[in-house]
Amino acid sequence: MTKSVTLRRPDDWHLHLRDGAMLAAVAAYSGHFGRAIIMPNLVPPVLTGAQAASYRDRILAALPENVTLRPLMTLYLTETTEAADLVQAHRDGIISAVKLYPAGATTNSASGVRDFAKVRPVLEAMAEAGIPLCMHGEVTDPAVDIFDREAVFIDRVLDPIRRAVPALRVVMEHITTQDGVDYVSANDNIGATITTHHLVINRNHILVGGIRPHYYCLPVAKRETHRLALRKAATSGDPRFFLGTDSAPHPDRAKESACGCAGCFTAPNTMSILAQVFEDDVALDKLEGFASLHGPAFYRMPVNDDTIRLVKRDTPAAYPTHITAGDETVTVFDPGFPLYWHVEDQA
Ligand SMILES: NC(=O)N[C@@H](CC(=O)O)C(=O)O
Ligand SMILES: [Zn+2]
Ligand SMILES: [Zn+2]
Repeated sequence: MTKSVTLRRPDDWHLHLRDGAMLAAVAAYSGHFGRAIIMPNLVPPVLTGAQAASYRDRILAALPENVTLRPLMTLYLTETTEAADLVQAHRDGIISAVKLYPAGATTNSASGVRDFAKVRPVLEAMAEAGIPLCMHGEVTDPAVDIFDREAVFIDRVLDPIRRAVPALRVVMEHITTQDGVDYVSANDNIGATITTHHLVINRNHILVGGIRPHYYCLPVAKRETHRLALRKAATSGDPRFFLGTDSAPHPDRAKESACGCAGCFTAPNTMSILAQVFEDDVALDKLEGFASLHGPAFYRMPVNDDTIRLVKRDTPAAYPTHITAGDETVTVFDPGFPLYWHVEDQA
């Protein structure tokens, strides 16, 4: 018997589309989504409303005619961001959120925040204007073990910020730990995105039998108990948890290197993988909440009008193992199991 599920069209609340040849190569792969929060960590980063508007135009130009993905833009918070500019960009409908990167925490985060006291006035203005803050939740203190950086961030940065500015609405991006799940579950005015890959891999996938650069991302995948905590949160129906793929394409040359960069490219097969994950956890009825309903509720936006259908067939769903971007190739995330769930667009 063919299994199928129909969902409100899903959204991706954390996506890297890059720019130039990479943007042109990857944009259409997110075409099943209604909207996507577009991360601003370009080189140089997206700092102003004008830059966000022109990046949005480049994204729209890169999308094929039949793709209706709506990019929701973000600004990259620095210690010199002016509150008034950011509030104006939000009021003008150019941006939907602001992104905080601790300086040095991840790819293209050098212009991020070092001294959190310096951005406090901006965070207060955001709380007042109802602009959500998306956070890359890892400390950068070299003394903190990389596997502990998310848990320590909660204590040292996230919780103090939330106490100082309680009305600020925060998204803890790409959570990877039980600690993240527990913190978000216990608080208000906070949501969390969970990526596709963190539901599938643990740290063994990166390190056992050789170093596997295509499973390296930040925050780095943790031990199995943490992966299971993420699976439980994603399939729980708790509206605080929603899909942000963090699909983050990099040229293979930059990943397969003595100092390989962080990011997994999951856009092409994300919905097929998620359907399998939720089926395995006997939670297919919870997939629509996670992928299509909880995110809009947090961002105070309507859900999408139309639907997609996921159909499990006897034949595997075909995905490229690599794509080409200009002169480069990019490896598509391999979940390590066959994908039989096909995505059928019903637009
Ligand atoms: N997640 C990653 O490993 N990489 C992201 C940055 C980020 O989201 O932290 C990227 O831009 O490549
Ligand atoms: Zn990040
Ligand atoms: Zn990201």
